[in-house]
Amino acid sequence: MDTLSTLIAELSPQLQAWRRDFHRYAESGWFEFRTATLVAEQLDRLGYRLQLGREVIKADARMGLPSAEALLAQEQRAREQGALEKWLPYFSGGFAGIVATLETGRPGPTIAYRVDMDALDLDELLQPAHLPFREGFASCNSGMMHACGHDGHTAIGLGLAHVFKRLEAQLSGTIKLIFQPAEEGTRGAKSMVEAGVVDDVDFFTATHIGTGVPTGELVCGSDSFMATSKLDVTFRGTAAHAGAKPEDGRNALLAAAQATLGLYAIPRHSEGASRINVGVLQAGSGRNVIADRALMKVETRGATNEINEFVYQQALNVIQGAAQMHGVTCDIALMGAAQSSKPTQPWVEYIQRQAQGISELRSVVQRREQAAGSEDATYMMERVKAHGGQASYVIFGTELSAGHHNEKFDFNEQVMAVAVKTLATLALNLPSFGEAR
Ligand SMILES: O=C(O)C[C@H](NC(=O)Cc1c[nH]c2ccccc12)C(=O)O
Repeated sequence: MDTLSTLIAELSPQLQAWRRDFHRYAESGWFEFRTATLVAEQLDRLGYRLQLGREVIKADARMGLPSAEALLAQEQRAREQGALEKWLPYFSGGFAGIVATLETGRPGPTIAYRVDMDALDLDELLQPAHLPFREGFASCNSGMMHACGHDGHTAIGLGLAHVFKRLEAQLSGTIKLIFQPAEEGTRGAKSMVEAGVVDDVDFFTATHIGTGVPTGELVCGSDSFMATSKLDVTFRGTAAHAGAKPEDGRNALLAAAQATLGLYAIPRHSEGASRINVGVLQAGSGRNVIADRALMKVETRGATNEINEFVYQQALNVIQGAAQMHGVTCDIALMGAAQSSKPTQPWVEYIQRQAQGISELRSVVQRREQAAGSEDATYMMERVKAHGGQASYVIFGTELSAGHHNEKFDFNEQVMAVAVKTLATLALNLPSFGEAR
C-alpha cells in the first residue's frame, strides 16, 4: 500500500467518529457554533494558519440571517453541547466560517477546497429502523438534522487537513481549506466571497456526496447549477369584523393567495429552464377576522442568471401588484441567492485523470447535468474563474437510505475515505496539471 492509502486507512475510524459527532449535534445555517469550534481546534492543533469568523465572513453580505435572539439562544445551546470556549467568540453572532491555510514554503499555485457545515431545518426520524438512531448518533437538536450529508463534508475537510499535514513534504504552493456556514437556502457563500477568501485561489473544488450518484462513482464536474433567489414576503393589512364591517378590512390573506397564483403564472423563458415555488404560505388569525397578516416563502430559479433575474423581476411585480389590489403593504426580504455556474474544462479533465488512478472509484464520469438544483458554491466558482483560476464541483456517489432533505436520510460512510483520497491526490499531483494526457 502506498503512503496515502495507509494514511487514509488509519484515518477512516476518525472520519466516522467526526461525522457521527457532527450528525448528533446537527446545527442549522448560521448556528454552526459547536461544529466550527471543534473544526477550528483540530485545524489549530495540526498547525494550520487560521482565519476565523469576521475575517472570512463579510457581515452585511450574509443572507437569511436568523434573529439576534435566535443566534444568542443557539450559541448558548452550543456551549451546553460542548462548543469550545476558546473559539466561540470568533463565531458569535452568526460568523461560523473558517479558512485554514497551509503554506508549504515551496513555490506553486494555491489550491482550495470548500466544504459546508450546516444542517437542515428538519426533525430526524427517531426510530430503530433509522441507523443513526439505532447507533446512538441521531440529532439531539429538534428541528435540525444533517439530511444532506454536510456532516460528512465537514469530516472530509478535516480528513484532508490531516492528510496534507502528514504529507506536507510532498506538497508545493498553498493549500486552503474553506469551511462554510449556511449553504442550505444559499445564504453563506457570498459573504465568504466578499471577504475575499477565494481571491488568491488558482484551483478550486467544492464537494458533495450522494445526490443520486451511485456508490463508487465520481462526477468530476457537476454541470449547470441553477441561479436562484429566495424571498420572504410579509403582507400587512387591517383586521376587521368579517360580518359587521368587512369593508373596513384590508385582506392580507387574499393578497398572498392572489400573489401565489400570479407567481405560478409567470411565463416560461425561451432560452432555458426556470422554476418558481411558494414553499410556505401562512395567513390569518381567526375565522371571523379579516386577515391582517400573511407570510410567504418564495424561491425563483433559472438556468442562467438572466433567466432567474427575469423570473425574479416578474415575481416582484406580481407580489407588489397583489398587495396593491388588496390595499395592503408588502415587505420583500432577500433571504438567499446563488448564481448559475459551470466547471472549467481543464480542471474537470485533470480531476478525471487523477480519479482514474483511485482504485476505490469504480466509475469516473467527466460531467453530469445537475437535476436542476442550486448551490451557493457557485459564487466561489465564479469568483475564481473571474480571476483566471480553475473551478469545479465534484460529487462522490454513495448509497443513501432515503433521499436528500428526508428525515430518513443517511449515507454509506465509506464514501468519506474515498473522497479524502481523491481530493488529496489533486493537490499531491498538481505539478502535473497541464501535462499532456
Ligand atoms: O437552493 C438551495 O437551497 C440549495 C439546495 N441545494 C441542494 O439541494 C444541493 C443539490 C443540488 N443538486 C442536487 C440534487 C440532488 C440533491 C441535492 C442537490 C437546492 O437546490 O434546493
